[in-house]
Amino acid sequence: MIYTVTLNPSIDYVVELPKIQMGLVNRLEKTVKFPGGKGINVSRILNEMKVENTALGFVGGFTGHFVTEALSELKLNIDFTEIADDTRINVKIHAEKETELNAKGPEISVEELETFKKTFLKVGAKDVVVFSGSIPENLPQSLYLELINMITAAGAEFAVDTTGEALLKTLDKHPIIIKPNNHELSAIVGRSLKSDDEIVDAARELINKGAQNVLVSMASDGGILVTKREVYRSYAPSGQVINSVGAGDSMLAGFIGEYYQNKNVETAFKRGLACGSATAFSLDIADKLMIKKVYSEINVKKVRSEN
Ligand SMILES: Nc1ncnc2c1ncn2[C@@H]1O[C@H](COP(=O)(O)OP(=O)(O)O)[C@@H](O)[C@H]1O
Ligand SMILES: O=P(O)(O)OC[C@H]1O[C@](O)(COP(=O)(O)O)[C@@H](O)[C@@H]1O
Repeated sequence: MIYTVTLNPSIDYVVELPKIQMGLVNRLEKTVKFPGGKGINVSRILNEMKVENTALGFVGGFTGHFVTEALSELKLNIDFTEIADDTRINVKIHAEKETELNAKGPEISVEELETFKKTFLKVGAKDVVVFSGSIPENLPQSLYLELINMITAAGAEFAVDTTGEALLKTLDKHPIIIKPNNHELSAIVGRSLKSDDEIVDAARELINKGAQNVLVSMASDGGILVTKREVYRSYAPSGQVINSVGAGDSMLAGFIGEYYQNKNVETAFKRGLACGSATAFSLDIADKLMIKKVYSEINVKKVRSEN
């Protein structure tokens, strides 16, 4: 079983208008709401891939009700912890450029956190847990680490998609995969990364700190996978970008879903790339038909091998 963890889910409220005029009333041409949050998006893609999974996290209030209802309609397995405060609403503006307004999110009480931790007691050997997204401000920033210690003691493995210290703290626990985008990777190593070689060197630093694989996503430039011995490169297929929110989560889901089934990093990379671009080419998170179509257009090249 794969478990996904979304500590701070959201309603992603996508609004479309030709141009934003600051200081004036702006009329929206189109609005649409989706259940959002990084782990939830991972679960949605895993469902499209028919990989058994359960989404864990916190939901509360009328917004939390929307999220659980929408996910139940999509037939997702969920085991969320109910909280008193409202789940956040993140606004995704599609105007001249894509702009995101991500809210801080609800406060979580000590009792709610304790209830949530108990949902991890069922994680066992052979399970994989995907920790995605930011840790809400009022929770200990070491929470991922605490949960990782719990699940690895039970024999499970894990993947992480977060940034900064919260990510760095997990590396010596040997995540199967981490997925920074090129900007996040640059912030982690503290220097600008212009060429593929510079990206590979930076990813290699994180491998040396303990990550098993580093998947660097690069939006329309595709991605680079650095493993202990190999480097793979792929460019993104061209297509009409409709909504790239969730493309990174979809990429991680594709990788982990495939890897969980066959332990092959190259095909996992290819599946990840297909899921990422398929979501960028869709209004919502991609469905299996779009993933299949994009998969046939992905080419992965092994660019380095140290066998
Ligand atoms: N404009 C795009 N065209 C084609 N593929 C894309 C586009 N944006 C994202 N993707 C695909 O999705 C992956 C993840 O997107 P990215 O924006 O890098 O992640 P994140 O959302 O985490 O920043 C990319 O590596 C690429 O494969
Ligand atoms: O937890 P964070 O870092 O605030 O991110 C939450 C947001 O990220 C998303 O999961 C999308 O993430 P990506 O575009 O990076 O894949 C949205 O659904 C959500 O609104």
